[in-house]
Formats: sequence, C-alpha cells, structure tokens
Amino acid sequence: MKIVLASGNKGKIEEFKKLMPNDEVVAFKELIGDFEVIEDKDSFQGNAIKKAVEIYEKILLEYPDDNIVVISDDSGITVPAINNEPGIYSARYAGEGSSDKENNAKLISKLKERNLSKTPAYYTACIAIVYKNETYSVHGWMHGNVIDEEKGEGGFGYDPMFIANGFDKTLGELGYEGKKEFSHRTKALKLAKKVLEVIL
Ligand SMILES: O=c1[nH]c(=O)c2ncn([C@@H]3O[C@H](COP(=O)(O)OP(=O)(O)OP(=O)(O)O)[C@@H](O)[C@H]3O)c2[nH]1
Ligand SMILES: [Mg+2]
Repeated sequence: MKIVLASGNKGKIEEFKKLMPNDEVVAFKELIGDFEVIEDKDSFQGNAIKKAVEIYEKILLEYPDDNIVVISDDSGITVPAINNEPGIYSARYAGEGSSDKENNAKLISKLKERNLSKTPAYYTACIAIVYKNETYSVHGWMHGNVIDEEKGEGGFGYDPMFIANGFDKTLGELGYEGKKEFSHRTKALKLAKKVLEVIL
C-alpha cells in the first residue's frame, strides 16, 4: 500500500524513506503539489494530527477511490534552560520561513546570552496516521545536550548542535547512520509501524 508522507521537509522525507525501505513512501507533493498546512496547535501532537488530516482530506478530493494512508511528523527540539524554546516553534524559531542555518544561529545566540556552552535538550517527534477517517498518534524522544556551536555536516536542522546521551560527537558529525539507531523519529516510527500492522 502507498504511504503518503504529509511533510515538505526534505530531511524528514529522506529519513522516512530510509526507515521504511519495504513500503512505497510518497511525499504528498508528488501527488497533489504544494499545499500549506497552518501549524497553529499548541502541541506536537495537535500539529501532527492537523497536517495528516488536512492532507488526507485534500488527497481524497483528487483520488476519491484510493485506499490511502497518510502519515505526518511534527517534531522539534526543546531546551529547558531557555524556557523550553524553541519546542513546537523549532521550524520557525528565527521567523516564518527561516532556514536551518538561521534557526541554529538564533539558538546559538540564545545560549551565548546565558553563557551556556552545553545544556540539556531533547527532541520530540509525534507521528500521526490517518486511515479510513480514523486518526492515531505516537511519540518518540531523544535526550542529550545542545552546544553553542555547530559541528559536522550530517543530519539536518539542529543536528550539528546536538550531542545525544552516551556520545561525544554531534548528530551532524555522526550523520544519519548513527542517528537512525536511536533518534526520536526512529522510536516514534517503530510504534507507528505497530499501529499500521493493527489497522491495515
Ligand atoms: O536537527 C534536527 N534533527 C531532527 O531529527 C529534527 N526533527 C525535527 N527537527 C527540527 O524541528 C523542526 C520541525 O518542524 P516541523 O515538524 O513543523 O517540520 P517542517 O515544518 O520542517 O516540515 P513539515 O513536516 O511540517 O512539512 C524543524 O526545524 C527541524 O529542523 C529536527 N532537527
Ligand atoms: Mg512544519
């Protein structure tokens, strides 16, 4: 069965395709072109469900007979020492439409303002699934520390600033192969696969 990913984030799409090698994973844009979902809920779960539902409904309008399953991912990084920023605002921390580089620069300046060269942080991923008008959601987390500089070119987003617990290199330095063993997205997707086993 075709699994439609309700995400426009290239880093996520790449990770999902690698994490689900036995499924036909298609980014929604390949089916219906560009479509913006306003992420105005106050939780990862609220935004993940909103993305999956709106894209599911939009696809059904164009492919009414398709037996389609849509999955979405709403994720971000939370730094308790700076009032839990950026959290659900991770993608737009430096303003609407900001790049990973700009978001990282803002986080670095916030850490430097408080003389925090290294402080605890965690990633959250909520994956929502919509199938036959029913909604499901699961979460995964990854704990570690953020540092006030970028190291390495791997991963995406805040990865060059994040050192997972038990490691001494950033996810940017470890790259995808390191990260996929224990990331928030990997953990959430493990549960999502269980849900798919039950409902499909
Ligand atoms: O270093 C990172 N490693 C990760 O593994 C990771 N997962 C999420 N994030 C960041 O959190 C925001 C997600 O926001 P988000 O869930 O709204 O996604 P998005 O707007 O980019 O795409 P979409 O899926 O909504 O279309 C984005 O800024 C990402 O950079 C990560 N950063
Ligand atoms: Mg988004």
